[in-house]
Amino acid sequence: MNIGILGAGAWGTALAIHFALHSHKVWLWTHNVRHAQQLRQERVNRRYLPDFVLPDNLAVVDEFAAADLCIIATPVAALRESARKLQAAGLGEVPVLAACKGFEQQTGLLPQQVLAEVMPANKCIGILSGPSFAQELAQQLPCAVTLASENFAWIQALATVLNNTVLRLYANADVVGAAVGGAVKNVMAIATGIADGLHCGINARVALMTRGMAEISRLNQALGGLSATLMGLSGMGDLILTCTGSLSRNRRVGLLLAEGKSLPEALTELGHVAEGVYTVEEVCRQATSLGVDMPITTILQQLFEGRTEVRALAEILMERAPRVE
Ligand SMILES: NC(=O)C1=CN([C@@H]2O[C@H](COP(=O)(O)OP(=O)(O)OC[C@H]3O[C@@H](n4cnc5c(N)ncnc54)[C@H](OP(=O)(O)O)[C@@H]3O)[C@@H](O)[C@H]2O)C=CC1
Ligand SMILES: O=C(CO)COP(=O)(O)O
Repeated sequence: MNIGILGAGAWGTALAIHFALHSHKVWLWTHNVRHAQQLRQERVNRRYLPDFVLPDNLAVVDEFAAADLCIIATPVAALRESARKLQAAGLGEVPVLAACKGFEQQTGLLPQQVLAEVMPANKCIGILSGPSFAQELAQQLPCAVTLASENFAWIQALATVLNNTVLRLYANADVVGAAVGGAVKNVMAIATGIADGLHCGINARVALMTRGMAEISRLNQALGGLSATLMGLSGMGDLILTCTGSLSRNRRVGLLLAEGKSLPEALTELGHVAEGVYTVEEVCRQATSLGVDMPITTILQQLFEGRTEVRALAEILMERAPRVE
C-alpha cells in the first residue's frame, strides 16, 4: 500500500518505519519544516525516536502525496487541524485512521468523531489503538493492536492487508469502546505512576488499575461502548502496558509528580506528549454531565488544579465511603 503518516513524533515515526520495513511505500509529514529537513538530512528522528534509521522507501515530505491509507499520529490536540489539511489537499475521502488517544478538548469528541466531522464524505474512518510502545514497534518486536471502525467490512480487510509477523491487528466494530479505553488508560497510568513513586506498593498499584478499569467501564457504558471491548487489547491490554511499563510517558509523569515536580516541570522533563494530562479535564466534564462516578480521575483533576497535594491522594481515595464491587 501507499501509506501517508501525519505526525513525526515517536509514534508516527515508529509506524512509518514499521510499515516501510514491511514493504509498504510510506510518506511521513510533520508540520515542523525544520524537523522535516533534519529528518531528510540525517535519516534519524533525533528529537523523538533516536537510534532508528529511516528505511529508503520512507519519504519525508513537505506536501502530502497520494495515498491508499492515511494515519494521523499527532497528539489529539492537533488531530482536527491535521484532518483539515488532508481534506484541503483533496485526500478527505482516502481511508483514514487516528492513532492518537484521548478526547478532543472543548468538544469532548473521540478521535473518530473528530474525523467524521471534518471529513463528512469519508466512508472509511477508524482508529488504531492498543498496547504499543513506539520504541518496541520501531525495534520490530512483536505487538498486537486493535483497528476499530463502524465500517467493519473495511477495517477487517485493512487488518488483513496490514497484518504481518511483527504487528498483529485485530478488527473491532466497537470504535467507541476502543477509543474510550485508549483515552482513559492514560489517566490511570499517571495515577499508578504517582502511587509507585510514593512507594505505595504493588497492592496499591493493582487496586488503582482494577478500580481504574471499573471507572473506565462506567464511562464507556454511558457513552455507548461495549464492555467486551474493554477486555481486549485497546482496554485491559493498554491499561496494563501503560500502568506498568517503564516506557510509558504518562506513568513517567506520575513518577515525576511523586518526586515533587510540578506538572509543568514534569512535562518539560518528559519532552513528549502525555495525553492523560489533557484527558483528565474532559473526562471529568463528561462524567459530571453523564452522572458517572470517576473518583481516580476526579482526584487527579483536583491535583492538577492545585486543590490537593500529591501526598494526600492515597488518603483521599482510601477515606471514601465503602462500596459494593
Ligand atoms: N509513543 C507511543 O508509544 C504511542 C503514542 N500514541 C499516541 O500517539 C499520539 C502522538 O504521540 P507521540 O508521537 O508519542 O508524541 P510525541 O510527543 O513523541 O510527538 C508529538 C508530535 O506531534 C507533533 N505536533 C505537535 N503539534 C502538532 C500540530 N499542531 N500539527 C501537527 N503535528 C503536531 C510534534 O511536532 P513538533 O514537536 O515538531 O512541533 C511531534 O512531532 C498521542 O495521542 C499518543 O497517545 C499511541 C500509541 C503509542
Ligand atoms: O499508548 C501508549 C502505548 O500503547 C503509549 O503510552 P504513553 O503515552 O504513556 O507512553
